Amino acid sequence: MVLQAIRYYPARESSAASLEILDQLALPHRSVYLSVDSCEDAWNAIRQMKVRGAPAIAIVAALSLAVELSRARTIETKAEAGQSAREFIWNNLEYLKSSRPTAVNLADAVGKLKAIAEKAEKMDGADGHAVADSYITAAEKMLIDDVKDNEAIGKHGAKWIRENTKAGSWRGAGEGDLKVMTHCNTGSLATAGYGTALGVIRSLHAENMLTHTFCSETRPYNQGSRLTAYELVHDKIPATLITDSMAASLLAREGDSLAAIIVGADRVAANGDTANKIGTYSLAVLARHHGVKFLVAAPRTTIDLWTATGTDIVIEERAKEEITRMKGAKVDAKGQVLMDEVAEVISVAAADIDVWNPAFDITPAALIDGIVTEKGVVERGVDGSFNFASIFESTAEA
Ligand SMILES: CSC[C@H]1O[C@H](OP(=O)(O)O)[C@H](O)[C@@H]1O
Repeated sequence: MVLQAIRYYPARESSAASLEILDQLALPHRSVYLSVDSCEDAWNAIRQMKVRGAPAIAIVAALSLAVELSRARTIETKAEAGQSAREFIWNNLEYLKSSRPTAVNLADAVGKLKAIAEKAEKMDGADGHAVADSYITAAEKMLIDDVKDNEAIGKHGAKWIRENTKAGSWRGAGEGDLKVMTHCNTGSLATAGYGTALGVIRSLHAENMLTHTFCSETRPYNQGSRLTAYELVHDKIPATLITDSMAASLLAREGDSLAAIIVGADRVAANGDTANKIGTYSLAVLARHHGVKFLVAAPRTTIDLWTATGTDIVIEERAKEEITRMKGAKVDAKGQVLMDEVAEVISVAAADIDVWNPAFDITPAALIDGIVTEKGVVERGVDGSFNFASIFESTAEA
């Protein structure tokens, strides 16, 4: 069974489109799908991180509006003016964009979908249905394209690691010793499927090159221990979980056999500075110190050519309770996890302590060896920054 964070059912003759998301707050203990019937449902699910991961939140936002439009389509008898439909689409997209600020994929999707609705409105004789249909087709394509892009990212990343890392001990399929580390969750759960950094790891594993993966817990939200560990176990990829504070010791111990640290991204600035889950920057510093390659894997929709450097990226700050409290499943007297028990929230900090909880940090481009995209790997230039011209056919695509 393939893990699926997003389930979308296009409209049929007799029914409107519908959308479900796997509630990532309930994982790994319970697999519960929640239906997303409106833009408001999507906004809340994204803000509460029931769905998360830069590509996944963009796709859920886009599809939630497709669902609303599809439902409106089936109940309306009279086509509205194209302008009203376009305005409805634009207003809802702006609302959805406000759910989380750092991941650029959402803003990128909003910009592209607004342009599509505007173009449809300007077509001769376009009514509200035509504008809505253009929007729905484009939103559905985003879901399909994301999986294809991730598979390409996986292949490019695996090839680069094989050819450019000190996994020199790798001698052929199944014969080498190639270990990697990743941070946070960038897999099927963070995307439409397959994953970005975890897609590279999947690809290494599929090619029988990977001997081991280390994943960090990614405090405070534990997407590493709850989600990445879940995906690695699910896909039978050999893996070990460590706490975030163990990374330096891991690199001291495994430095020579660790081929690369591979992470995802929420926004890559034009010079290559990268916003990703808090703790990524520390790993990049460690990787440089230990001579381990540091890779960022992300689709081109995560590259924000309009943001010059990392200092211009808005970093989301989240509720203090994510640090002062923890949530988990109950265990019985024998230590067995009670899968169906409602998760318990417990306090793990002194009451009233001040808290700083940035969800992301910025890794300077100078610490990144390569950015793996669906169009290939862009390597850092001699000036310490990245030039993405080769992976964008024209500026209109950026
Ligand atoms: C391929 S997902 C990229 C990125 O999204 C995650 O953030 P969050 O879980 O807060 O939505 C994390 O930083 C991943 O690396």
